[in-house]
Amino acid sequence: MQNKVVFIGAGSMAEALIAGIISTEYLDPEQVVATNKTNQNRLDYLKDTYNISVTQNKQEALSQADVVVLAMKPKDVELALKDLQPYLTRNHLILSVLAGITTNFMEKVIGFEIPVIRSMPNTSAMVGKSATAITKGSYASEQHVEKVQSLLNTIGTTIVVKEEDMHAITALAGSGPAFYYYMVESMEKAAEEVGLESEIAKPLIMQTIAGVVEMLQSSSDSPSELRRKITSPGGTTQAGLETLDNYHFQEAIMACIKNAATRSEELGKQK
Ligand SMILES: NC(=O)C1=CN([C@@H]2O[C@H](COP(=O)(O)OP(=O)(O)OC[C@H]3O[C@@H](n4cnc5c(N)ncnc54)[C@H](O)[C@@H]3O)[C@@H](O)[C@H]2O)C=CC1
Ligand SMILES: O=C(O)[C@@H]1CCC=N1
Repeated sequence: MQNKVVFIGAGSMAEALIAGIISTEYLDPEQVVATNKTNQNRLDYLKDTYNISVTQNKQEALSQADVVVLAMKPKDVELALKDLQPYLTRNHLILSVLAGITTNFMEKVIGFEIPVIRSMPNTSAMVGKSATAITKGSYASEQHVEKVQSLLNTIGTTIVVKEEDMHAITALAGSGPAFYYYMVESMEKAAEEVGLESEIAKPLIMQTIAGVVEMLQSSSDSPSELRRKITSPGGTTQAGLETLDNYHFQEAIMACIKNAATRSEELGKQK
């Protein structure tokens, strides 16, 4: 059980984490505090929705904090850490969700030996289904990792990885949901074009994805074998797949993941 978790940054990712932590009752609402740059309306929304505490006073927030979650954009982290630095101590555990930003960078800006853990969750945390990776900085212990894992297990699964894997993981699992949503958007558009009502298409699309996930989890067949079993020679699936190949679907997906991973590296280097 944590004592108090303070969110520095109160955007979509902070909300997804807060929703998970509160809905699983891992923490009581009074053990969660959120703060942001200036947007009081946003803090009021989080307070009203999750019953958590909110404040613009960072010194007060940190004085009670056990875990400090960094949830601002990567470009804002340096300034944010410099603002927080006077109130940070070695007893704080820093938990970052920022894309691209290394533990080493955060340790350097803070300037003393403070435990830092870098994580990459995704917005499916809202429904307890995040695929979260974590890696520890130079001054974080195994106990710190366990503490963070028990916190992040409230929002889905966690896996401990080497820090150099984080860029690829950010592309695959952090950004990943957006790529699947884009596929669904495209399916919905296509359904409309072929004349299906959205009330009919939507549930079919969702159940199809749910079935695919369950098959991938339970079947010993590889994805390509599962695909082969659907593809009758000269049939509808073959016609669709040939079209995807003509549009270089696989190359597009591979370039998408590589480009997102490269962007994560760039976000780290811009610091
Ligand atoms: N949105 C996503 O799916 C995911 C986002 N992330 C990471 O989460 C972080 C936040 O992303 P979003 O929630 O999407 O962004 P967002 O733009 O929705 O929220 C950013 C928040 O940071 C606050 N902020 C900015 N500067 C600050 C400062 N100096 N002190 C305190 N608060 C400050 C803003 O007021 C805002 O509340 C990013 O670093 C991103 O890389 C990680 C995984 C997934
Ligand atoms: O797009 C981004 O930079 C963030 C990191 C992973 C998901 N969203």
